[in-house]
Amino acid sequence: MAQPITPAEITTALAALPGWQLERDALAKEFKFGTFREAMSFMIRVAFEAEGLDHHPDWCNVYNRVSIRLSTHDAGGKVTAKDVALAREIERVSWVD
Ligand SMILES: C[C@H](O)[C@H](O)[C@H]1CNC2=NC(N)=NC(=O)C2=N1
Repeated sequence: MAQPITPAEITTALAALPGWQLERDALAKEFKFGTFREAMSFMIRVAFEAEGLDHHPDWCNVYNRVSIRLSTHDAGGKVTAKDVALAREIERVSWVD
């Protein structure tokens, strides 16, 4: 089972993840796109990455905004390396087409 990472490890990871914050025991970021279509396109890309990693976001979409929280349910809702890995993949697919 994945183990929580330390506060220092979270700080180091966040330094390389622009716009992400530690918020109530989760890595969190709100993405804002120009349109609903762009937000949906992003969510589909993230969904495929999440399936590939077998690690899934808690998220919410309102029109052109996508709010994401990443924590590991199997680790008591704490942040693990899996959340950091997913955040990196989300950044990688966060382009607008
Ligand atoms: C069985 C399956 O691997 C687990 O339930 C995975 C799926 N996706 C998950 N996603 C998240 N965010 N946390 C988990 O603990 C988790 N566990």
